[in-house]
Amino acid sequence: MWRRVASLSPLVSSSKSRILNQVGCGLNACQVFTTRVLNPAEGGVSDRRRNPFVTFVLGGPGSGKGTQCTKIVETFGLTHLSAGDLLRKEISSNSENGSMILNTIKEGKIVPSEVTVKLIKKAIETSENDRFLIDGFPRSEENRIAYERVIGAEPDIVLFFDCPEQEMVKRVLNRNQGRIDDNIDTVKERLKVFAELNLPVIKHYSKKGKLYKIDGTGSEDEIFERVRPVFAALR
Ligand SMILES: Nc1ncnc2c1ncn2[C@@H]1O[C@H](COP(=O)(O)OP(=O)(O)OP(=O)(O)O)[C@@H](O)[C@H]1O
Ligand SMILES: Nc1ccn([C@H]2C[C@H](O)[C@@H](COP(=O)(O)O)O2)c(=O)n1
Ligand SMILES: [Mg+2]
Repeated sequence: MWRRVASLSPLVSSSKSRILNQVGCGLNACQVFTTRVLNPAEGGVSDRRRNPFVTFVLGGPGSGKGTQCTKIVETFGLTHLSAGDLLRKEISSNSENGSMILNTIKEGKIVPSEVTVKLIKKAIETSENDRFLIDGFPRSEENRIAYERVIGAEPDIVLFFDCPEQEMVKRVLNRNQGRIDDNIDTVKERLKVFAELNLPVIKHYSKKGKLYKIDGTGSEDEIFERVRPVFAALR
């Protein structure tokens, strides 16, 4: 059973990034919707474990996905699964795909979906939680289709942090966490990949009425105040 939360629709930001203007993404028509999992009358814990509540968290490099996920976890208790972190763990654990993943990340490209979806599936299955933030995934239509095929479900909602390119570049170059892809050449490539491959995914979920577009400018706390009502309404 699905419930519509109509009061949230004004929260969708009306600002447009340069990239979105370029591709003519009609994101302002975003609809906000629903949850099926947080109403105890609608299913027991085991039902929820089999059919978890999934939020995809999207946005360009440095748009603040990881930062906002940390705040959502602290306030609302979802489990944060960062696709990038899962891939970086594969590199450091010397897995058979480690060197391929390392080279792909260095080049600012996208790792084959088969690899990433397998890591996400395992992380979901081994978690005690039934509500997830999947950060930085899907990065392409190929990622999206592979996830939906393997997991057998669509996400419940999708957050998109909309941030100007100049601000994203500034944040990435100041990040200082020793990431191999935090350099100007890789960032330029990641921005290109974002526009070419990730924006179609965002557009797809916008058309399906699943997208919350969040203005990703301002302080971390200001941005979180735009995110908070999305999850508060699902409680
Ligand atoms: N609102 C903000 N204002 C200024 N700096 C910010 C803001 N939000 C995050 N940052 C900083 O910008 C950098 C990038 O943020 P974050 O890692 O959350 O982005 P991301 O979207 O996860 O990027 P990536 O896709 O590269 O993983 C970090 O150093 C973070 O501390
Ligand atoms: N779905 C994904 C997510 C990430 N990657 C690779 C390529 C990214 O540039 C890199 C870092 O990800 P981030 O931490 O910025 O989310 O990881 C990918 O190939 N596919
Ligand atoms: Mg991140």
